[in-house]
Formats: sequence, C-alpha cells, structure tokens
Amino acid sequence: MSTGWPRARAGQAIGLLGGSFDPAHEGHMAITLEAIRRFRLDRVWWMVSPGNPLKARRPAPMPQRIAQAEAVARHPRIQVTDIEARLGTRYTAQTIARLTARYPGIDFIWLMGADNLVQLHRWQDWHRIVETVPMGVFARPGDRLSARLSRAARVYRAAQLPMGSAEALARSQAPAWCFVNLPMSAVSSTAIRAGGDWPSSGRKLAKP
Ligand SMILES: Nc1ncnc2c1ncn2[C@@H]1O[C@H](COP(=O)(O)OP(=O)(O)OP(=O)(O)O)[C@@H](O)[C@H]1O
Ligand SMILES: O=C(O)c1ccc[n+]([C@@H]2O[C@H](COP(=O)([O-])O)[C@@H](O)[C@H]2O)c1
Repeated sequence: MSTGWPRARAGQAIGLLGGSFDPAHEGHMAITLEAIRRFRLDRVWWMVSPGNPLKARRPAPMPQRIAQAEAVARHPRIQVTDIEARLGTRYTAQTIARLTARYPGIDFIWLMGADNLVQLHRWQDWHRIVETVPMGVFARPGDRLSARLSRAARVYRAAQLPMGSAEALARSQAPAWCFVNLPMSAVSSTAIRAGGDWPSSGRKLAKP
C-alpha cells in the first residue's frame, strides 16, 4: 500500500529512491536491489515525486504512477510512497528535513542514478542534502564519467567511500557517498514513453 505513512522501526536503514517514475521500470528495480544488497538496507522507499522541479514536462497523474510503480516493485523490502505529496514538498532538501524529523532513529540514505549526481549542484540546498544523509550513486550508461567529474563529486571527493566499504555507508555520518558500478541498464522512462507504451506521452507544462 502506498497510501499512509510508511512504517519504520528505530535502528533501521532505509534507502530513499526519489523519482518521477513516469513510468517505473527494471532500471529502478536493478538499482534498488543492488542498494539493498550493497548497503545492507532494511527497506527502500520509492518516493513518487509530485513533479521534478527541474523537469518541464508534466508527469502522468500520481495515482497512475503509483499504481504502476507498485506493480513493478513487487518485493517485500520495497515500499512505494506518496510521501512528498503528503508533505507538500517537491524539493529533496525539504523532504529529507521533514523525514528526518518525523522518523527519529532511522538511518536514511539517498539513492540516485549517476545522471542525477551530474546535476545535483542545481538542486535547491544541495549542500544541505549531502551533509544530512549519506548517498548511494549508481552507474548509468553515458553518465559514469560525467558523474565522477561532476561538481558535487569534486566538492565532496574526500567524503567518497570506496565501493568495497559500501556496507558501512548507511551507518556513516554525512557527508558520505559511494559510487556503485553495476551491470548498467539502459532502460529509461523516456525511452518507454517514446515507445508509446505509457499513456502520459507528450504532455507539456504551459510554462516550465
Ligand atoms: N537504468 C537506470 N540506471 C541507473 N539509475 C537509474 C536508472 N533508471 C532510473 N535511475 C535513477 O532512478 C531515479 C528515478 O529515475 P526516474 O524516475 O526519473 O527514471 P528515468 O528513467 O531517469 O526517467 P526519465 O527518462 O523520464 O528521466 C533517478 O535517480 C535515476 O537516476
Ligand atoms: O530538490 C531539487 O531541487 C531537485 C531537483 C531535481 C530532482 N530532484 C529529485 O530527484 C529525484 C529524481 O528525479 P527524477 O525526475 O530524475 O526521477 C526526485 O525525487 C526529484 O524530486 C530534486
């Protein structure tokens, strides 16, 4: 169930995979399962975003994206949530601040693909994000090198854990981040929409 506040027990390590999920796909599953294994996570919450602040395109309606994500995320450790819609947040820094206050005693870790590390310095309060929660970053075709050279990677180079220490990440004090190389998946929501298999194709916001 995606509605209601997800449950968490003090001491758990929970990964947050924020995304448009427009639609969800095997790439999301691949990095989630890898995160659970490598970072020893108790749960991963797929936080279906009301709308990425940097994307001009309007996503499909929340209920549709949530229902489809639930169909993809059939795993006992994955929870699909509408937390950001409940909190009224779209900016990750705000979401994380609210979650850490609401769930004391939980070790949250932010998960994202390499494409998002490349543009992390454009996010609202991005330093605050990096200094609040550890981050797991996953290789994505075309973005591996640019992620390593990204502004965020350069600024926080000293806080990078080697992949061999990934299991310590969730219990580490931020700033701490780890880049995970894995068999990369070229799947993307963009490609699925382009194939016409997802009904939201082509809708644009009047003004970005
Ligand atoms: N194939 C993949 N490999 C690695 N990371 C991925 C992959 N697909 C999605 N992610 C990551 O999952 C998170 C949510 O992604 P999102 O829902 O935007 O899917 P997307 O395929 O990137 O969508 P779009 O093509 O519309 O940008 C992001 O951090 C993204 O980088
Ligand atoms: O906080 C921001 O400024 C910000 C800017 C861009 C993206 N994000 C978040 O990054 C996550 C991944 O977004 P997306 O659209 O690539 O799936 C999602 O949770 C977004 O809300 C957040």
